[in-house]
Amino acid sequence: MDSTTIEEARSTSYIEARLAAKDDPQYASSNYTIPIIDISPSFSSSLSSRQSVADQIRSACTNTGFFYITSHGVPLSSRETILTQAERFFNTLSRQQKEELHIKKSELGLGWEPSEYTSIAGDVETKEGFNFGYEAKMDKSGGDGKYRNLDGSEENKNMWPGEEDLPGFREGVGEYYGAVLDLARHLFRLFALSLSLPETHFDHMTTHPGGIARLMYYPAPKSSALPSPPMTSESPDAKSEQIGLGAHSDYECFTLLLSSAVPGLEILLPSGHWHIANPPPNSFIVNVADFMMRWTNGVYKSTIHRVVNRGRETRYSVPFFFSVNYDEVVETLPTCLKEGEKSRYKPIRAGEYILERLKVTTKDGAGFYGNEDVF
Ligand SMILES: O=C(O)CCC(=O)C(=O)O
Ligand SMILES: [Fe+2]
Repeated sequence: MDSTTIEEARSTSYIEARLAAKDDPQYASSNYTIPIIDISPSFSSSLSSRQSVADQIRSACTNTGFFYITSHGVPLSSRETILTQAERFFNTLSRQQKEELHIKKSELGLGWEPSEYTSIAGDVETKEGFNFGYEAKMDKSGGDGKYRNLDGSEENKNMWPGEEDLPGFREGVGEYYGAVLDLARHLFRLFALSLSLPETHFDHMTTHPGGIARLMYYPAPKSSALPSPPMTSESPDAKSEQIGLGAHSDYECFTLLLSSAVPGLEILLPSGHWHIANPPPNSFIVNVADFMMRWTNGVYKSTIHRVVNRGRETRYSVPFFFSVNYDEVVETLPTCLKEGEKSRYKPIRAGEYILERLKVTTKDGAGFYGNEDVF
């Protein structure tokens, strides 16, 4: 693995700078709202209709990097199914059945992630997760037959619960993955248009794309630790023991996040305030991630966010981290550099960068495989 990729993936300077920044008065109040973009015109055969959606995406991405999309075409039944499967996974499987799928058996951070095993920012996190990656058979395009995993191996490394333990799980989860992957490819074209690139600019980079989906479980805090629910969209301070998932940016192109009705996602505004996301019904939350920031030389913002469950019910969510093919190199687009301007980011290899970032979430930074004693 090349040293630039490792160095860049392990650098914490970006996140530290964003956490420390408190100087943009535009975002000082809790009046900020995340834009809602109705993407139905983007399915039109008219380029100007598609461009009008792309323009709204550009505005959101240059602002805070978060937006909600509605009329996206992912059926309600698929969205309900995946949230139900998440609930079944965490509540029906025994500890021992989950142990069989433990992330420590994976070289790639796939499988069941108990709350104590990984931590993004060193906080004690309350979350549990179940991670799974791309399989050509979940891709409606069928892929290009060239799928390579993060380490270049041909074989898929997903760990699935047995059909007898959770009947229908794999099918429901696979169907959702296919639908959300289609949506991600569609959005990627809009991102291309938003950057004044040909609509198909990124298409060849997503023929066997990286894309980890995560089922997430955030238990309600114990009543003694229950933080008072916020009265506004601005979040009160969270004590570290209440953190569901620590402050971080996502690593890939962008994330499509589906969640149950229980709130919890908080995004860091440039003023230093945490804003509580409140997605409209039937929407996805979309956020720019690091690859998009690197391609655009920082014009598109990969925004820091975290999860704090302040309620009395369990929160379930399903982020889908959409990446280019893991063997692609991500480097600043020449069209995003003004004359004479230099790139702020070095070129990196997609899959290796993601794997390094994931490894850092284990306490000693050594990765998952055989790593029994991380905490
Ligand atoms: O669960 C959520 O709402 C967000 C999850 C998230 O940010 C992540 O897994 O990167
Ligand atoms: Fe995230």
